[in-house]
Amino acid sequence: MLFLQCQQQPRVPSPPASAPPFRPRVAAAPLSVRVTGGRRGRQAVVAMASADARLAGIASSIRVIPDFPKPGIMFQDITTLLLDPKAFRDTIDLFVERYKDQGITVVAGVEARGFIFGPPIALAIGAKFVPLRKPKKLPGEVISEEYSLEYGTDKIEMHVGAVQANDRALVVDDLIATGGTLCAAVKLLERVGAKVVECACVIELPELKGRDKLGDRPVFVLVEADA
Ligand SMILES: O=P(O)(O)OC[C@H]1O[C@H](OP(=O)(O)OP(=O)(O)O)[C@H](O)[C@@H]1O
Ligand SMILES: Nc1ncnc2[nH]cnc12
Repeated sequence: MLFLQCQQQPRVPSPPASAPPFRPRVAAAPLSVRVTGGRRGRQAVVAMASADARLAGIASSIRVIPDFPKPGIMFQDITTLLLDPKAFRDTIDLFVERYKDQGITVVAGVEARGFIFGPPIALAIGAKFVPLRKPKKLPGEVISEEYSLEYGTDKIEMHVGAVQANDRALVVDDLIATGGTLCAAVKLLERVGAKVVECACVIELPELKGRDKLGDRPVFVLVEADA
């Protein structure tokens, strides 16, 4: 048997005790919930009003990094939310509470950050999880959709056969900015005949009007932030 040995790297020093604690910067915009649609939407707003304490914790756990990955982009960094087990759990719980009785059969997560939030939701509501991946990552036969981003262009792919025409889908990602990514994801699912029940994101950048690209497909978000 062959053993590969990792080269030992120097230890990263811990910050001195006097250094300020590592605290995520809070998104400047107030937290909010916005839901499109009629009756369900109103129910959700009522449900969310009582969930305010959880939403505040989620919003304040997200760090904002200016000028990443390009000058002018205020990057919403959800890795700090993942460092906070309560905020992470509350995020998943809020989605599960909303989707558990909607007959969703597939949760489609968009690479990369939709792979963090999608699988726990899928497991909790008893749906299958389907990864929508960046090009040339999936080994089987795929269908693909190109889209443009706030900072470039990209493509996502889905395995043929993973989703069926009678599936009811929830699309999950961490953030909606211009809406290009979610729109491409929805198109992949609709091309195979699935019904996209809703798109769910932790964060929305409303100034970028991503919802407009999605037409009348509902988008549900937990937190709004400045672009
Ligand atoms: O609404 P849009 O303008 O399409 O932007 C939103 C997308 O951008 C980010 O992913 P990114 O493309 O940076 O990929 P990554 O998650 O692999 O870093 C984010 O996670 C969304 O998927
Ligand atoms: N401002 C932003 N922060 C994090 N992810 C993004 N994807 C597109 N815009 C983004």
